[in-house]
Amino acid sequence: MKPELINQAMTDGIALRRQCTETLTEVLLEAAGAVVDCLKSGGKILACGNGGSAADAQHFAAELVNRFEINRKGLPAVALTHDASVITSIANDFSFDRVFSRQVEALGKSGDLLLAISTSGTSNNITAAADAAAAIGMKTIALTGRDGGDLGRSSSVNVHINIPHSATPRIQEMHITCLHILCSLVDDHMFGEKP
Ligand SMILES: O=C(CO)[C@@H](O)[C@H](O)[C@H](O)[C@H](O)COP(=O)(O)O
Ligand SMILES: [Zn+2]
Repeated sequence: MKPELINQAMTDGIALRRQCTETLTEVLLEAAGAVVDCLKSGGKILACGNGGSAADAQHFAAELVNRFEINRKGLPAVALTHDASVITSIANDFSFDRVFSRQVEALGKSGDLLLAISTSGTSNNITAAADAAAAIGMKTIALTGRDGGDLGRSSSVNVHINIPHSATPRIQEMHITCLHILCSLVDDHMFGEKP
């Protein structure tokens, strides 16, 4: 085993976190504003991603539906990643590219918000979900890595949070940090002490 791999993961992560501390403030505020606007007007959040990003979509939905750091009412959010029957039937009957877009069409309504997570920005099922959301009047927040890929360039995306790094695990680590920051901003704005 190579102990230098530990040091490399830690130091790369620290450097990326420092870089993002300098660059992501405005876009995180914009994303939190979009979540608050959606929830305050009676909308819900739909979230999707593949692999580790599927876990991130579920993690974010759980924090909204149940709680983050304070006790407050449950907020409406659904991860589109966990129903094996729905996912396998769509993939089997149509294609894997439609596993999320089909659910957006079925569950989404105008005023809802899609959280679309892809470290490469090139996963077809994620770009298709954003396109399906736009077609029914939903906004999309995209969390990407690398150069943002097709998802980052998509006109269906309203707020684009990009982590400009080439390593998927480092990107994912910043994605979950961004999602925790979004929870914190939303909870504080909607349920924090008012002056
Ligand atoms: O968690 C990891 C790697 O850290 C993997 O499971 C990773 O999420 C999968 O390869 C995904 O399919 C990658 O998709 P994407 O982020 O490029 O959209
Ligand atoms: Zn991972």
